[in-house]
Amino acid sequence: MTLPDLDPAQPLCVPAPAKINLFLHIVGRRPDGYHLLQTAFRMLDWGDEITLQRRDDGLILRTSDVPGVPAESDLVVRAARALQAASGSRFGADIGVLKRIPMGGGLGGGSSDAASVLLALNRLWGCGLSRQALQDLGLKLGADVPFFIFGETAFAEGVGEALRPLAVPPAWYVVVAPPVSVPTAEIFSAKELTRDTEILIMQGFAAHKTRNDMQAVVCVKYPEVAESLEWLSQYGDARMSGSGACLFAPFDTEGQARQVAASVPLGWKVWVARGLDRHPLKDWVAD
Ligand SMILES: C[C@](O)(CO)[C@H](O)COP(=O)(O)OP(=O)(O)OC[C@H]1O[C@@H](n2ccc(N)nc2=O)[C@H](O)[C@@H]1O
Ligand SMILES: Nc1ncnc2c1ncn2[C@@H]1O[C@H](COP(=O)(O)OP(=O)(O)OP(=O)(O)O)[C@@H](O)[C@H]1O
Repeated sequence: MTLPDLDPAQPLCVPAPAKINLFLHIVGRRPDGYHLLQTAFRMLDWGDEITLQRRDDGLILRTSDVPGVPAESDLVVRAARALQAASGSRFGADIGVLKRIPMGGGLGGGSSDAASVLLALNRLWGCGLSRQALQDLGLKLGADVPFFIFGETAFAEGVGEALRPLAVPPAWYVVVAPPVSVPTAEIFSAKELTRDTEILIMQGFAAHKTRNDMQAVVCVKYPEVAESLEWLSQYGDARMSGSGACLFAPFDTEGQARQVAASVPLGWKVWVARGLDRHPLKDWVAD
């Protein structure tokens, strides 16, 4: 597929979709303490937006304010610097981030922002890194980054970097954010977390026999999550995404999903989104 050239003089606006983990099993632990997972990642047609403008002076600047995230630790800035170092590019970029995905929500916002920056700058700077090279670079920034660069619904193993395409039926999702943020590291380090779920065979696994192994731990530590889960479970098969705090439930039609979302209790954020089979920037990089 040939893509039209980008005009480097113009700002480029790209999406950074949210993800949900349809299930998440913890099956072991690496010697460095990182957990071995089996999970199914699915993107949503809703998320953040990143604006990029190429610079000729090599500087990487964040042009928008992200409350609680200083520019130097923002994954968009770190992703751009990592690509600069790996490719030797002399270019820089102004990077704006429109955050919609709640932080510490288990929806992979920071990882998706980083992946979109890698995919877009690889093209805007003409670096020519392959998909696998970008995935390897992304893994150093966060465990969920390789999935977004892989760019389609995936069965993932390892720490989330060993990815295979997974076919899942179309669905609309209600996503609820309780008024709390859950730090991923705190849940992975919890004593009560089980780390010995039996390994699944990807072919023909039964979705109803899966779960999110972090959900019970998060529900005890954060009663707001338990309360939101109980509320959403009245209407569908509700589950937590990633390390929380967000919950989701699938529905066949947009109408059903919107009806549920309309009755969400005051103070909780809610979104309706469709499962997205391909990342909008998937074709921006060659395999
Ligand atoms: C929960 C998931 O979102 C599932 O998709 C991911 O596994 C977490 O991905 P993430 O937020 O990108 O996490 P990272 O920023 O890479 O790691 C945050 C912290 O969680 C712990 N961590 C993370 C991933 C993993 N497989 N095992 C871990 O023990 C590590 O202490 C790490 O310092
Ligand atoms: N661009 C960014 N967007 C969001 N968070 C960022 C960004 N850059 C750095 N961070 C930091 O990363 C942390 C995790 O953010 P993120 O939204 O990816 O987590 P999460 O939703 O819990 O994801 P996960 O599904 O990986 O658990 C934030 O609390 C924040 O401190």
